[in-house]
Amino acid sequence: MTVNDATTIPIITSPQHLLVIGVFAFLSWYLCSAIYTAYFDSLSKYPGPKLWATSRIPSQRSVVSGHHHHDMLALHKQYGNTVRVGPNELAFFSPEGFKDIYTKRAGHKLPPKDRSHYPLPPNGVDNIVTANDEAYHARHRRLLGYAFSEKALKEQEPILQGYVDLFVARLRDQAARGPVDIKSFFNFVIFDITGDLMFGESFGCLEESKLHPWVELFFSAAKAYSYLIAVSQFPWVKSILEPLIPRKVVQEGLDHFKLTAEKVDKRLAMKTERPDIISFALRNGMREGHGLLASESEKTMSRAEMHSNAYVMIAAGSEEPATHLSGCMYYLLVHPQSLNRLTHEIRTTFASETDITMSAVANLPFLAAVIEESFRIYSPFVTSLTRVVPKGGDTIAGEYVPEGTIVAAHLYASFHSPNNFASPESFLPERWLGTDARFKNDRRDVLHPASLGPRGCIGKALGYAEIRLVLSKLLWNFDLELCDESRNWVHQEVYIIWDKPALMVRLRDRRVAGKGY
Ligand code: HEM
Repeated sequence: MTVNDATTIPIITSPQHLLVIGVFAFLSWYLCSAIYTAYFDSLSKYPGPKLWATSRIPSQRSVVSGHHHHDMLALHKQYGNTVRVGPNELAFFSPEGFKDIYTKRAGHKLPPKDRSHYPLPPNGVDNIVTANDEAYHARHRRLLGYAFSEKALKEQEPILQGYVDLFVARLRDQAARGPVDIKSFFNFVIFDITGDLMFGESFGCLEESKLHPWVELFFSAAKAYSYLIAVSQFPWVKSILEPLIPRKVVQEGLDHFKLTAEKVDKRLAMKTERPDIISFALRNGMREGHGLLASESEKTMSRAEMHSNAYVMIAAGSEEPATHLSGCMYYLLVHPQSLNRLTHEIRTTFASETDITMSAVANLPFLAAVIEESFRIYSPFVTSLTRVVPKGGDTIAGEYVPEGTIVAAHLYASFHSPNNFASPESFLPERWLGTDARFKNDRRDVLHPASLGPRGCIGKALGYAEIRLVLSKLLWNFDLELCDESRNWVHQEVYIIWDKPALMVRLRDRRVAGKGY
């Protein structure tokens, strides 16, 4: 056959063959780049599954399956303390990883947050959680921080005590009627407290014994949000899929934000001295416009910034303590020895219920140990807080990591790691008492359930105070027993937050049971 032979022309130009050649070329390119990425690029020295190194699909598949926390633990056990979990992503599981990624080290820049995991709220205005600009974040942190000082917390104690007493009263009503979903009551009391501290009025969850629509929407959106973040890891897919999101879902998100903004505006219109978050944050006044005036930039927040902060803080401030309480209660109920020891500590330390104050419950050693162990075994924040290595690269956990790499310490996997804790799958509050030789090699400095450093939790002290008060007053007033249907409660999936089913318990009111106090 000659070059000019007419039969060769249709072979090359037929659409089918062009398609075959195109697909072949694409696959060859993909294969070569996958081999290069997995075996030769700058992260190839890090261990990890080769499939995860070549594409973000396996890791995001794991996220949307709800089992990412288990997968990360399995990868850590197989590959060690630093694992490559994506073409451009490393996961860390050691105390050094936490310290190097999240704290400000002399001579190092603080790695900024990975934007794809921290989308802006619907008004497009950064808040304390999403902000990456250091000065912008520092201003928000300072202004909101007043509300979380020790002094502010003392002033807020009557508000907290009022809701915890209402929580006990509501449980007392329910206890007489049969088993109770205690998880819901933990949500009611914590969301009511945060709502009050933020908006100057509670969500009324305890009053109604049901979730306010705002809170319900928050829980129902968690799964969709988890999918959205997974899709955001593939920007080209995101732009195709975004227009396909049903209008109803988009509208619900907008309504959620609108309701927050309305509640903030209602609180702003109140003339009050109450020690809530808004009073403290706006102690220097508020700007109506969003642009920064030089003279105001250090001292004030705009209305739009307040909307944005309220939107994120209700969720951040409520979900975590409420989830901790549910996990803690479950583990206590399936470990009667620990439950008895804690109950005994509470009932023998205080002479009457009025002695159960915020400062008094901070001094109970076994309660403190139970709280830490619950944070370890059932961390409310489950997965990872992603950051991006700044320009010039950096050393993390002793190894150089190139700039632009996404890095994160994984909470659940680090807290369940046999490298960090003896018997990591067992609930053993004793490990935090510092007296048991079995735990002398535990790496307690890996436990950062509320993160650390300049972006660590601003509300940690408030969260701990809520948890201590709720647990102490609950165990002071009631004997609890787990219902059979909740025996396997802890086997849950994670979609950003734990997908928690009802936690059914039987409550015996100590007053009615004649045990008196
Ligand atoms: C004790 C339970 C709590 C836990 C386990 C917890 C967990 C966390 C974690 C892991 C972060 C880091 C988030 C990130 O890096 O993206 C964080 C930040 C934050 N938390 Fe909490 N949190 C708790 C209680 C609270 C409470 C009660 C509030 C407020 C009412 C709150 C408000 C915030 C805020 C505003 C941030 C952002 C701080 C910043 O970036 O400067 N948290 N929390």
